[in-house]
Amino acid sequence: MTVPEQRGPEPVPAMALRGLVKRFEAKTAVAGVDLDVPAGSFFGLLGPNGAGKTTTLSMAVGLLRPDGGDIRVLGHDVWRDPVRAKSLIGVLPDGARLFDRLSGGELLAYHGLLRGMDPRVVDQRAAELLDVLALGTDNRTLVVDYSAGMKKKIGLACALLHGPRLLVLDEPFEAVDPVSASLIRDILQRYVSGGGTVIFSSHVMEVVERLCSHVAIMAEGAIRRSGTLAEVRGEDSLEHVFVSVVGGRTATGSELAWL
Ligand SMILES: Nc1ncnc2c1ncn2[C@@H]1O[C@H](COP(=O)(O)OP(=O)(O)OP(=O)(O)O)[C@@H](O)[C@H]1O
Repeated sequence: MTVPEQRGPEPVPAMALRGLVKRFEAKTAVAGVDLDVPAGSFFGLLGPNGAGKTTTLSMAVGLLRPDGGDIRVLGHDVWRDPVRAKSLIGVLPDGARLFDRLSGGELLAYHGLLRGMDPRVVDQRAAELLDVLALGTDNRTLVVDYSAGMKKKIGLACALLHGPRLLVLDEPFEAVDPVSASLIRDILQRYVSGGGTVIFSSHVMEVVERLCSHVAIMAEGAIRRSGTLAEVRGEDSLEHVFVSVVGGRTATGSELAWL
């Protein structure tokens, strides 16, 4: 007698996007995106410039209202139940607009209080984050005087402060030096091995190949491929798959002859 396979309930995805659409006048930036980000995954969202990654992630975290579609974070509708959904997410937006006339410590304190956290917990976590991210604990340097990489790191610290279940990061490694990039990778890997989920956009194939369990390739507002890294990559390199999916142009040599 064959014993029927016992299956538990399907785990709820950390993020589920269905039929997501965004238009900017005549331009359709996101043209019906369906995507599941499995809980516990390290998910890389790839795509050429203008593919719609930032627009998709901004809608997914409740920063930009979609024209159509449904977004759920761990089962909670981001636009109908925003308080609950947003309590579960940590966000590093593209070109994070920070209150940059504050020091790093003050900015974290401000974020913590906005999140309704106990001030003592905020102080303790802020000191730890500033220390681990090598942002200095003197509390004198204002964020406006930070370098681009330091701004990325304080943005990440703000995203981590309340202990979210899902981190949504728009190009977290952009403008970050190799030492800081390695530090950020370690922190994110530790976060995922502790049960968290990360989705981030990137143009850097090596980073995505090294870190991600899952990837999606986006082009012209649509998801062209998605799955585990092994499924998407197959026998090829991710870069090859990416170029063949999005279609690259090559310079034949006749262009830019004046150079
Ligand atoms: N506020 C806006 N108004 C008008 N068009 C916009 C706006 N935001 C984005 N777009 C357009 O939508 C498309 C998708 O942009 P988006 O920033 O989402 O792409 P991306 O994949 O994040 O690109 P990149 O890798 O260059 O950051 C682009 O054609 C862009 O010009």
